Amino acid sequence: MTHYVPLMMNLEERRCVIVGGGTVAERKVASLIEAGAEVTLISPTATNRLQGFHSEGRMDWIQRGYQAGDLAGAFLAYAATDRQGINDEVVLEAEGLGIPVNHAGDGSRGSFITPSIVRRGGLILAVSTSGAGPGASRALSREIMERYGDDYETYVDFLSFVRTAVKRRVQDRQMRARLYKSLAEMDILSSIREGRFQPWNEAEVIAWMDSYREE
Ligand SMILES: C[C@@]1(CC(=O)O)c2cc3[nH]c(cc4nc(cc5[nH]c(cc(n2)[C@H]1CCC(=O)O)[C@@](C)(CC(=O)O)[C@@H]5CCC(=O)O)C(CC(=O)O)=C4CCC(=O)O)c(CCC(=O)O)c3CC(=O)O
Ligand SMILES: NC(=O)C1=CN([C@@H]2O[C@H](COP(=O)(O)OP(=O)(O)OC[C@H]3O[C@@H](n4cnc5c(N)ncnc54)[C@H](O)[C@@H]3O)[C@@H](O)[C@H]2O)C=CC1
Repeated sequence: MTHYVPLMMNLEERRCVIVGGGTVAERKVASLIEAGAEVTLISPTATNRLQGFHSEGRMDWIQRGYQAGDLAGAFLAYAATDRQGINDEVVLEAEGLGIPVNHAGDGSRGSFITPSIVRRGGLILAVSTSGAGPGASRALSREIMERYGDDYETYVDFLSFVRTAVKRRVQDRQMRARLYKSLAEMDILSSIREGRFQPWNEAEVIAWMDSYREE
């Protein structure tokens, strides 16, 4: 089995080309639009939802079959037609251009695959079976959804707020390390769950940092 390396990609304003306009393409496009990517769909037909994205000006649609050269300028590509020969051609072009590519009809032919995702604000839990059983990935992520609720979003926001303040105000590396260690050990999740958590303001973060300076 392929040993995949998970990556978290920032696709904001990056050109992503999706070939094929069925339900599989629709799922990939929806998550790319949500991420702020510049999406180009290449397909003679498109699902109602994809047509909606196009008419709302949220993606470009080249309404015809794939032609060699369609990936010029792409940062990322998806081959998601129901014709595996076409998907293979898209992969070949992408690889020639050094563009990462997903093959929806046979994951092992592309250079990346898509995991099933649970998002809680900045927290992302991704499940993949390395292509072995996408339906099982979906089922597992539904289990994870039950276990990890919205309290994690509040928690991740808190971590981001406090760490940003530390990075801005504390230059000493040892002091930073002590603060981060203490932050990781703080049981903020329990207080969020019990409804006791009050988000800190800037003054409270500074007071917390100062309490470490005095020790
Ligand atoms: C390799 C991969 C490539 C890629 O698409 O990136 C791939 C490939 C294939 N999927 C197939 C079938 C199904 N795919 C789903 C669903 C999802 N598939 C997704 C990812 C992936 N699918 C990548 C590997 C992920 C991993 O590592 O586990 C998810 C997680 C993410 C997403 O697509 O966004 C999304 C769930 C999203 C959610 O959480 O809701 C369902 C279930 C359903 O639709 O309900 C079925 C039917 C049940 C079944 O087959 O298990 C087929 C067979 C086609 C055929 O035989 O005709 C292939 C082709 C092949 O086997 O390579
Ligand atoms: N990765 C995944 O999660 C899954 C992948 N699959 C695979 O993905 C393929 C696509 O699935 P669906 O979206 O359900 O199929 P679909 O039949 O709904 O859509 C296929 C799309 O490809 C377009 N197309 C056909 N020839 C084309 C060409 N030459 N150039 C550009 N576009 C072209 C069609 O116009 C249509 O919009 C399936 O054949 C299957 O192998 C299926 C289920 C899940």
